[in-house]
This record gives sequence, C-alpha cells and structure tokens, in this order.
Amino acid sequence: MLLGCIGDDFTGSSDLANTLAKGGMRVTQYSGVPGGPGEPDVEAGIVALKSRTIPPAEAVALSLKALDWLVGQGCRQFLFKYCSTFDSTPAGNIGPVIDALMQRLGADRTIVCPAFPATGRSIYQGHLFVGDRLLSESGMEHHPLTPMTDADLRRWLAPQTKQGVGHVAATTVFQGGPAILDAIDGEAKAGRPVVVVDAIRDEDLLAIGHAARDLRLLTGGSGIALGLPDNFRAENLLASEPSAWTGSDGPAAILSGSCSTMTRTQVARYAETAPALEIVPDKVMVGEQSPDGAVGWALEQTDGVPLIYSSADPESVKAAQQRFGRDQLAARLEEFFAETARRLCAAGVTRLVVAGGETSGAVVEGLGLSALSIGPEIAPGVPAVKASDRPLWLTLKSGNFGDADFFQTALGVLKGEHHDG
Ligand SMILES: Nc1ncnc2c1ncn2[C@@H]1O[C@H](COP(=O)(O)OP(=O)(O)OP(=O)(O)O)[C@@H](O)[C@H]1O
Ligand SMILES: O=C(O)[C@@H](O)C(=O)CO
Repeated sequence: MLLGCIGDDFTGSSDLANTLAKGGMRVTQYSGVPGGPGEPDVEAGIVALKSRTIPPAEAVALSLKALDWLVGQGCRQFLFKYCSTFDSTPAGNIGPVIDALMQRLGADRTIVCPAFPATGRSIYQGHLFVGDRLLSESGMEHHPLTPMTDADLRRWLAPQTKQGVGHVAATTVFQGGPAILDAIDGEAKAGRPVVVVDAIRDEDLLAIGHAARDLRLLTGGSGIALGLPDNFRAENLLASEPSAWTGSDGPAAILSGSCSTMTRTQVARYAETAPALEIVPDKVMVGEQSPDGAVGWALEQTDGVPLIYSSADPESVKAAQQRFGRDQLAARLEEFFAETARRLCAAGVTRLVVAGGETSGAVVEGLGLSALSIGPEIAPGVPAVKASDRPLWLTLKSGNFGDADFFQTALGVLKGEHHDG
C-alpha cells in the first residue's frame, strides 16, 4: 500500500476512492479499521470512519488507530479526507485530528484544501465558496450538526488546532509547484504549519498535488488527491492495469435517509415513474412502519426498482426532531435502513443505491461489509462500489451530489451499463 487515507465519513471516503481510482490507482475502501492486513495489490487504502460529528477525543483516537494500521501496511504518504464543505465546529473534529496525525507522523507541515471544483467548492483568499456563494451563505450555515457560519477557513480552523494556521494564496498557486512549495515552507518556518491552500480549478489541485509529492500528510476534500496518482506513477510504483470491475443486473433497491436538497429532488424525480415508499418518523417510532413491512412492500413491486425513503423537507425534519429528539430519531431511522438493507439482501437483492452519509454508514456497517472495491464514476464524487466478500454492488451518495436523475443512472451503472458522466 502506497497511500494511506482516513475518511471522516463513508460517502466522503467513496468520493476520495473515486478520485484515486479514476487516477489509475488500485483502491480499496475499508469500513472502519480492519482487523487484519489488507490485500497485497491495494495501492491506496481508505479507512472510512464515522468520525465527523462524534466527540473530538473519540475522533482522534479512531483516526490514530486507522493511521497506525495504514503505517503497518507500508504506506509512505497519508491523506485525511473531510467534507468539501469543511463540516466541523470550533471544537473539531478537523483540527484535533490534523494535530494528532501530524504529531504521530512527525510531520512539521500539512496542507488544508477542501476544494472540489467539479461540485462547485472552491477556495479563494482562504475563503470557501459553494458555487458563487460564500460557504456561510450557501445553506451550510443551517446544517443541523455542523453549521458553517464563517467561510474564512483560517478563522474557522484556528480554534480547532493548537498550531498556527497559514495560507497560500491563489496568485502563488497559479505560479505552480516550486512557488507553492516555497510558500508552504515559508508558512511552516513562520510558525504556521497548518496551511490553507487556495484552489479554484482542477489544474490548481493538480499543481498542489504534484507539489505535495514529499509531504507526509495532506488533508482536504477528494480534490486534493487529484495529482497524487501521477506522483506514484512517475516513480513506476503503480500497476499498469487498474483492477477490473464488472457490474451486476440482479434485483435492486434504493434506500434514502438523506434530507439534503439534491436528494429530495432525486427522490421526487424517481417517484414520478417508479414505486416509492415513504418512511414517516411518527410511524417508525410507534412501530407502525417496520423494516419487515418495508421489505415486504419492496418485494411485491414488479413495475420498477423500489425506493424506500425517509427524505423530508427541513420543516418536517425539525418538527420530528422536536417530537422525538434529534439523536434518538436519527439512530432509529439509521437502524431502520440498516435492518431493511439486511433483509433486502437476505431476500436476494444484489444492487443497492444508498443516499446520505450517515445512512450509508449505517447500511454498510449493518451489512457487515468490511471492504469495498471501486468501480466507475456515476456522478462527480460518487463511484459504483462492490463488496469484496459477496455479490453485492452498491453506491453511497453524499446528500448534495448527483443530478436529478441520479437514482436511475446509478441503477444502470451498477448493472454495468456505460455512463458518460
Ligand atoms: N424524515 C426525517 N426526519 C428526521 N430525521 C431524518 C429523517 N430522515 C432521515 N433522517 C436522519 O437524518 C440524517 C440524514 O443524514 P445523512 O448523512 O444520511 O444524509 P445527508 O446529511 O443528506 O448526507 P451527507 O452527510 O452525505 O451530506 C440521518 O441520521 C437520518 O436518519
Ligand atoms: O467532500 C464532500 O463533499 C463529500 O465527499 C462528503 O464528504 C460529503 O459527506
């Protein structure tokens, strides 16, 4: 294993896996820290954690455990993947995890770069934008767990880390690798070793990635990995053929616990022409709706792939959270989807489309999938994946990724149909 990655959620990890696989690396995504060694032909290993919103001390402990495992696999470079909208609070978990990883690796500098231009996330003068809006005016300021009320990444990160936060501006990034390296060096020497680097376009990320060839630790969104496969290829370290991937046209189902705007559009579009069952918090909480009932309904559908969704608008979500408690409700719904997935697979389903980071984590853990191999891209940031130990093809979609027809497209790609992005 050459590149060792730690992802703070499951969909984000598959986003990173997608970038590295597209770059020609053999990638495996692990669910949590594996108990034994990885397969010998893996070039980039990604340990997916559910550590984005857990208490900082727990996130640090889990991330260090993942790092130790990756070091044990022989990795020479490490990447900490967080969300391209920098989801965190003044307490963490991005800063504390960066500090701990740097300390354990003896790294005296690192890059902070959540840019992902293909999905509209860019960094200019240290500020993160979503499309043409500052992060703090993009809707992310209302996020239920990590409200992002300041787009200045330097200011947002400062209380999270014990180290100085530096900055490399776009004008320097545009000058290319040597200028970027010099600037990072200058920041580190000035006592600001955690360096936010501007990136607006993929070519900026490529230049940063190439410049980071000898950096022990990088941190960012999936975009920061764009240039890394070239570095390993230049040293003849990559297999000439990426591993083969084939789809399956077995029975399928779609599960959506994501309430993000894009997922709700996707649910509405899909439900226009295919069978869809809404899961309602009030009914779940009193046992009126159960995984058993939902799976029974799904297996009866003969006119299209069934969609089971709890996706709802922000007002309904808020009202349900007030009635049942945010965490209790989330836990019940996540367990609902995990159990539904277990029963669907037991009944013969081999293709699963899952929407939502937390929901995906619950489903993958609930199914006990220890490792995923990475297939073709369905939409920017969303690959098709396959369980390594059984005939199960999946996709794990982040809330705001994909276009309105994502579910239909995903079912096709999991089947092995070619799709042109
Ligand atoms: N109708 C609902 N009312 C309240 N909570 C819900 C409802 N439906 C789902 N949830 C919960 O909301 C959370 C949605 O988070 P999830 O990470 O799955 O989606 P997301 O936030 O859109 O995705 P991402 O993190 O990838 O952007 C889950 O914990 C889920 O159980
Ligand atoms: O970086 C992103 O935006 C995604 O991979 C993600 O982490 C969403 O949860």
